[in-house]
Amino acid sequence: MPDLLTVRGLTTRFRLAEGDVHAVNGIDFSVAEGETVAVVGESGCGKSVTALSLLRLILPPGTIASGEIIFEGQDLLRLSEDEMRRIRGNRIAMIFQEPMTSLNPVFPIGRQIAEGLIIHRGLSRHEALEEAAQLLAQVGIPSPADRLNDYPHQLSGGMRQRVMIAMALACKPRLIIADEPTTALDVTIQAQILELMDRLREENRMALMLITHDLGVVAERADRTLVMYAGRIVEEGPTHELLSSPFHPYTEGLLASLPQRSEPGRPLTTIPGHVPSLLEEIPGCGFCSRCPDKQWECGQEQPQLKEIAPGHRVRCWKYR
Ligand SMILES: Nc1ncnc2c1ncn2[C@@H]1O[C@H](COP(=O)(O)OP(=O)(O)OP(=O)(O)O)[C@@H](O)[C@H]1O
Repeated sequence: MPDLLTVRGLTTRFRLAEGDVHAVNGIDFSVAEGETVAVVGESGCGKSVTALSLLRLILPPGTIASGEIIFEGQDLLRLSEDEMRRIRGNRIAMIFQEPMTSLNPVFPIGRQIAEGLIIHRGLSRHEALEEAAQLLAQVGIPSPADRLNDYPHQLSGGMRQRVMIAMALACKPRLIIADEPTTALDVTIQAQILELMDRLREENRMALMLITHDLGVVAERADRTLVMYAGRIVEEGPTHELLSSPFHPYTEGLLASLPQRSEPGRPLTTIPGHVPSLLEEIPGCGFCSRCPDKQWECGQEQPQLKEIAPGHRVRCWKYR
């Protein structure tokens, strides 16, 4: 499949009084048409900043310092704000973790779904509301025509997340970026929502970027997984391979700390140490202070991402 999105050297910083936060440090990756890619890593590793950068939604004091974001053949970083508005919600849609922060509490959900259809697809109000009801049916909301007048607070968390998915689907985007879409939901509902997103992705031939801290259940659904650490991609590969034979010591640590992988009755393993401060540029590998396989070079120089199996790349001095 051809690439839908190609990101090169994306670098995003936040200028704070105490210094620059190097949130995303020159990342390269691509998403093919119709593909599901998971972006995984601990809190603060730069997943959300990456997602927001793709849509140019980074607010001051944040700036995209450099890079290219080629989507459907054009560099999004070179578009005007008007052109970018036509891409957001239309060609690329985003689903956030907590729907209550993205849904407007004072408007009925039908009106909120209809809005994108009116703006981007030029439908009349009546047509847009009819289509909104169809979208609610597609995401499995019962009696959809009656639900159009409901306000967000009248729905359960799982139903609100379905509304967010309906909104994201409204303009038939080519790419959906879902930032921790199921983290706020309980396990059964989480599985239903993931199943639903997968089915809709296939039916609508969209690509999906699934941002998650969960290298287990959520990432398992992706064709490929990118592992981020301290603002860099440290490993990337086909998901089944990355989960069965991880190369980077950080990925190994993440896998060992999954509850479903640890032995029953044994305490859960955690990765010792802390994520480094992103206020200074780290000369060597950002994981080196926590790494069980640390070598001399690790603290001196940044290793490059190196392909060591087809489509499986790792940034680690172990594989020089
Ligand atoms: N508005 C901001 N101002 C300053 N620093 C920020 C801002 N937003 C993010 N950062 C910093 O950028 C880094 C990456 O944050 P990001 O939110 O992308 O992490 P994440 O991997 O998505 O974590 P989480 O899973 O907790 O959302 C963090 O160090 C964070 O403190």
